[in-house]
Amino acid sequence: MEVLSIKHLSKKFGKKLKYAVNNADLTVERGELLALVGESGSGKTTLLRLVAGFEEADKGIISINGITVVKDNFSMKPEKRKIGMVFQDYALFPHLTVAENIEFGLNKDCCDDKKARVKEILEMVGLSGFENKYPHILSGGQQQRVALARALAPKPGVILLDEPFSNLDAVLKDQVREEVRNIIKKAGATALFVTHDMRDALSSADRIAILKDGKIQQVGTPRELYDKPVNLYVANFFGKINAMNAIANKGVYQLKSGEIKGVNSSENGQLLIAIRPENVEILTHKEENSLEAKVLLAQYFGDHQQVHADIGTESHIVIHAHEKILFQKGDIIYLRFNPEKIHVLDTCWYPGLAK
Ligand SMILES: Nc1ncnc2c1ncn2[C@@H]1O[C@H](COP(=O)(O)OP(=O)(O)OP(=O)(O)O)[C@@H](O)[C@H]1O
Repeated sequence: MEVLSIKHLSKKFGKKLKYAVNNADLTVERGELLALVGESGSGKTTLLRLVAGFEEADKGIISINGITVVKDNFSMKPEKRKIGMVFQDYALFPHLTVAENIEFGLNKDCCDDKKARVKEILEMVGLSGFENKYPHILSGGQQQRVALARALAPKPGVILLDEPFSNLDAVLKDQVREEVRNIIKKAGATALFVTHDMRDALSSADRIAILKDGKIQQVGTPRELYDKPVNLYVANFFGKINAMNAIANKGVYQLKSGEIKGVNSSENGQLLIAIRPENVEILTHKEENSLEAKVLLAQYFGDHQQVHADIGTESHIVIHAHEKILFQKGDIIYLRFNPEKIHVLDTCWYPGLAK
């Protein structure tokens, strides 16, 4: 069942020509953790702020737990929306203890016994015994958990997290991502979080919505977005991908330099196809369904080699190879593309290739 529903939501700032959020449709299901990702300026924060009620929409409908909070000229006040908010810098009150920070937002609507609720939520976030401590003596990860506890304590319909992991160093980040996800799941909360880091989204979210120029490009599970991106913007956001113009005929792709087999596809004609580096195999001898290539650059990274090879297409192919042989510039190799992993992309975001 959907907890957050966004329909045809648009927002333009002042006299700007471009929309910050452009006709966005999105739903977040009960208990789901959905990440909003996209390059800088793509509209993630604006979308989150529209849901929170910190910005007014030009158009569209937002409902939370079946209650319309934005429609036409109506915009419910942020404090009435039953939303929990975790800010990027946590925004804890420095002069209040951990318990007082959490108790601050509680009222009779959520819990008769505020003290009991604080105790319960501190247990949930693993901070029992920290009641009387002040925020400045806590680590970044602990402050994050207090902020999360404060947001969850009033049992909000949905919690919104703005770049929740950006203030943490790399080592702590891996641990905190896992903790935050577990706490939200344990609380049975529904959450929407903004991040510019694809690792945050891939590792923590149940589903991801990716934005460009205020428009939602694709919504899906981390796997779907990584394996089946609809266009090159989505594909590139989640790592390197090789894109090539091809003429397709019943699952065979004709490239400039030869042909490769895909799975039998219904899409024929001029297409943009793409494959991730780990789905291209390097062979040292010509075999069926392989293309000759020349190594342009080979870099050793311990767990894999990154090989750039020329197969006569518009751009070179990048391969992540795990073979024991170390390749060198000038080597002649043969590439086999995993047919299952070749995708057809929408061409709209790749002006350099097929139109
Ligand atoms: N208060 C504002 N006034 C004018 N323009 C704004 C305002 N807030 C955002 N914008 C514009 O709206 C667009 C979307 O910005 P937004 O901050 O939502 O993007 P973002 O994806 O969150 O970016 P970042 O990752 O850099 O925070 C940008 O063009 C930005 O300049």
